[in-house]
Amino acid sequence: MIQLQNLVFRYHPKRPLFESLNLSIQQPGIVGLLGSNGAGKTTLLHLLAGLRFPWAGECNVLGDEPRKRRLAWQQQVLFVPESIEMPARTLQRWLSELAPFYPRFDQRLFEAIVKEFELEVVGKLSELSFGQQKKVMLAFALATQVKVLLLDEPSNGLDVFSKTQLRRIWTRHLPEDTLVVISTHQVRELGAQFDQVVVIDQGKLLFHQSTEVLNARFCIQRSTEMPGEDAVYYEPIPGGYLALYIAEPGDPETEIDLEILMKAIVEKPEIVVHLQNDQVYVQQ
Ligand SMILES: Nc1ncnc2c1ncn2[C@@H]1O[C@H](COP(=O)(O)OP(=O)(O)OP(=O)(O)O)[C@@H](O)[C@H]1O
Repeated sequence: MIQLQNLVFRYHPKRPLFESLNLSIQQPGIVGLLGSNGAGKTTLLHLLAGLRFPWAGECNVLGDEPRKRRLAWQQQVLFVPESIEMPARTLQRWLSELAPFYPRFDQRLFEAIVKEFELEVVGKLSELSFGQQKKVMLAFALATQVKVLLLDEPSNGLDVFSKTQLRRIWTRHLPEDTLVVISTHQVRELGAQFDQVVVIDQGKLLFHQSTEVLNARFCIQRSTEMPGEDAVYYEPIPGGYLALYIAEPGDPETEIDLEILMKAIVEKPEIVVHLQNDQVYVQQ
């Protein structure tokens, strides 16, 4: 569904952001796109959406080059930016203009999601709060049922209740054949929903793995004692330490803490974690 090969992208000729980025995502589901500030997550979503063009290399989404922005392709790929500014139109008018562009748009699904968000839309969309506008946009994005949905920080601006609602909505209403790529720093809030995790840093793909493998191969432990050398990474928390370990055969499976995993991968470059053929190699 997404294929990047030796992708090169620069904002400035002398400052490459992506020098040779490779990434292949061939299954639908929810992919968490993670990385530090400035790692290039938004830029990558723009490239996938055809809003920016590669300098070199291959960028392929749904079998086509995004930069061509063919009409039939645009009807299947939707990018939702972090900041939304809705127009001064009523919901009905806005929907009547936009929804017909998306062949699989489901009005009943849109209404069901708006209801689950406990959203009452009266007056012009531009008069809604930022969080309310974002909910309308997310409801619309899901109701289009496009094949590839690119969401930049979807939960930013949502209150704690709405974030819970969003997680429930995804679980209930995401079409089985849709790939959702979510760029986010909210890994503790959204991480449990990811089927795959992609971490980029300094223009490179650091990590791409399914959460199923991560849960099986790593474990997280809290302790009052400082973790020993067998910890891949640890950090102090109130009352002790939180540490990431390679799971031993027979260890009970735990749900991986993606925030710790990401810190381990990004903040300690001397630790390189490879997951190949379901084996974990840690180089210290
Ligand atoms: N329009 C632009 N012109 C020049 N440089 C840019 C532009 N947009 C982004 N950059 C640079 O590209 C790099 C990646 O930016 P990007 O917004 O893609 O990162 P990000 O991972 O989404 O960051 P954050 O987590 O802070 O949102 C940064 O160094 C940024 O300064």
